[in-house]
Amino acid sequence: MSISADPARNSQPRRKGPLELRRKQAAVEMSDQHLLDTKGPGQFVHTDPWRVLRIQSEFVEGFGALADIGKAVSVFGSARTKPGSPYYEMGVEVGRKLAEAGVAVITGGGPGSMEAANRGTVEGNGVSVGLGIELPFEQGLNQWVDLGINFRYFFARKTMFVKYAQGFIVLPGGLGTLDELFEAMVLVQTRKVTSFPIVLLGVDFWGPMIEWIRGTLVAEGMVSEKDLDLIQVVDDPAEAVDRVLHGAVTPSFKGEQRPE
Ligand SMILES: C/C(=C\CNc1ncnc2c1ncn2[C@@H]1O[C@H](COP(=O)(O)O)[C@@H](O)[C@H]1O)CO
Repeated sequence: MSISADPARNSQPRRKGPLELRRKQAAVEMSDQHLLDTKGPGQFVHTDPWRVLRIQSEFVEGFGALADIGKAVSVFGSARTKPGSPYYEMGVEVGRKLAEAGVAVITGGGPGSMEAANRGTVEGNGVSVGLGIELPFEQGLNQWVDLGINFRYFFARKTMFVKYAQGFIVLPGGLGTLDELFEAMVLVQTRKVTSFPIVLLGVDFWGPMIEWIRGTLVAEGMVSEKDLDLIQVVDDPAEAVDRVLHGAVTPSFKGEQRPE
């Protein structure tokens, strides 16, 4: 490697944490200056390094708050279900049955089926958890959440749904519910989580989607037939709870060697 005759190209690096900076890169202001400069525009709180700290704090808060909740199931479902409707009552029943089985219930903390599941959990004297998300049309956590955490970032919140639950129950829902369902399925399919039952409630509601997966995705080779074993569909909340608590081994692993 040749040494340049230009002294500006051989300058000593300025060290900043794990970074080594030279020339123009080294001329940036120091963090201390930002911290102490009360006249600054405050723009630095909108920078990626600052966001990383906020993201980190969401994980720290979430892990800290949920570490001791014990056995738990995450329940997903529509934010739009109205109290008194069949799907809402289904959610209440699921929450109550899980609570009676001594299992904590984790929801998105919002209205509709989330509220229903939290409500049933409180009625069943269980641990009712809500993981809220900051949205432009924010409504706050529903009144049946006893342990609530508000997240700014979807991905940090999603980690909590998976890390602290032993399985998922999915009530009828829209895009948010589908997002959560398919994320769960991919995590099991790719074996990022194992022994993780996913139970859908509502045969008529979910049936056409299952048929589309079978008739199009399986038929075109996009997923394998056994990927359909990742989900179970039932109509009875009590059966959903029974399957999520006792369906320990995901069917697609039957007879297969699991990776270490
Ligand atoms: C749309 C309305 C309120 C939105 N408030 C939400 N609060 C918390 N979590 C939510 C909210 N909306 C969606 N989610 C998450 O997605 C799932 C429901 O989404 P869907 O599109 O309604 O199926 C749910 O499991 C949450 O985790 C007021 O109407």
